[in-house]
Amino acid sequence: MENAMKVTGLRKVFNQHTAIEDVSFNVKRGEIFGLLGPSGSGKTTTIKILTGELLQTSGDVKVLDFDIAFFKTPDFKSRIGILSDNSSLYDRLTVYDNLKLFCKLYDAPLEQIDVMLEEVNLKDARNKAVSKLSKGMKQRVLLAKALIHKPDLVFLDEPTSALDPGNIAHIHRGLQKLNEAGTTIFITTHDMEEATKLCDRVAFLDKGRIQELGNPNALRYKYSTHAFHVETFDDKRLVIENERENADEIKELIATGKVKSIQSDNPTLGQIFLKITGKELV
Ligand SMILES: Nc1ncnc2c1ncn2[C@@H]1O[C@H](COP(=O)(O)OP(=O)(O)OP(=O)(O)O)[C@@H](O)[C@H]1O
Repeated sequence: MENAMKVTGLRKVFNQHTAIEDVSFNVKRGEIFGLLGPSGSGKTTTIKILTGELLQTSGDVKVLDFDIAFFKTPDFKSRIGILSDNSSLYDRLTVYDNLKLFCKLYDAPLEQIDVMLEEVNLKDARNKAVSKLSKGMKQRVLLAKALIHKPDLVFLDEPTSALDPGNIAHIHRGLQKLNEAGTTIFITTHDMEEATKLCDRVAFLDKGRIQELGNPNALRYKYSTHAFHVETFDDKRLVIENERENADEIKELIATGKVKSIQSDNPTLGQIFLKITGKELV
């Protein structure tokens, strides 16, 4: 599959402080790629370099076949969408008028506005001034703004951090639909469930370096001890190693009707992150 993004040996130093070091990865076209890491690990710095907001100290970046020298051009800007902590709205204008301005900037048809408001569950707030919206509602307008010109690639920096569970589920469905229609998505999140559910691949970032990279379920298998956790009706919890000689023990438990539940030991992405870095991803 063709690459939407190719990052090689990326490094960014602020004064004396190295924010990211030797970061390399590819994002394939049509993929949902997650960059996961705790606060200060370098996620936003990476996104800012990939979207032309910040210049790297060294390393190579190619996004949608554009070299970094072209990241400020209208052609590049019209092909990408960005939701970041720098994204902003005009407080005194309505939701509709904010999105209208953005449509005009990118020559997107105005019909897209109502389509996007439906996608982010904000139809009823169409004519409200942005100043009257909650934080979560503003976040959803920003998401609509990032997607309204149908970019080939979107960068979403913590898109669901301010949202309630109902709206998170709605936005997840929207992102999956968008991705099925061919949009490549690069997302940063602290939410491991979100990453497991949405991402085709994730990279774990800690102290500015990628510590692990892979498909979420493949990583869960890689870090599994492959043991079975068995819970019995008399409330015993057994851990049985997945060895050939233990098969009879499991068979016996099932045959005698003692098993309440049986689960294979696949750690969550959060547990894997903790194991690799010694840090909780919260
Ligand atoms: N403009 C800047 N000047 C100096 N240091 C910076 C600057 N921007 C980021 N840093 C430092 O670089 C490191 C990485 O920051 P970055 O914002 O990329 O982390 P992050 O993973 O996005 O964190 P968060 O999840 O809190 O947004 C941090 O140590 C931060 O203090």
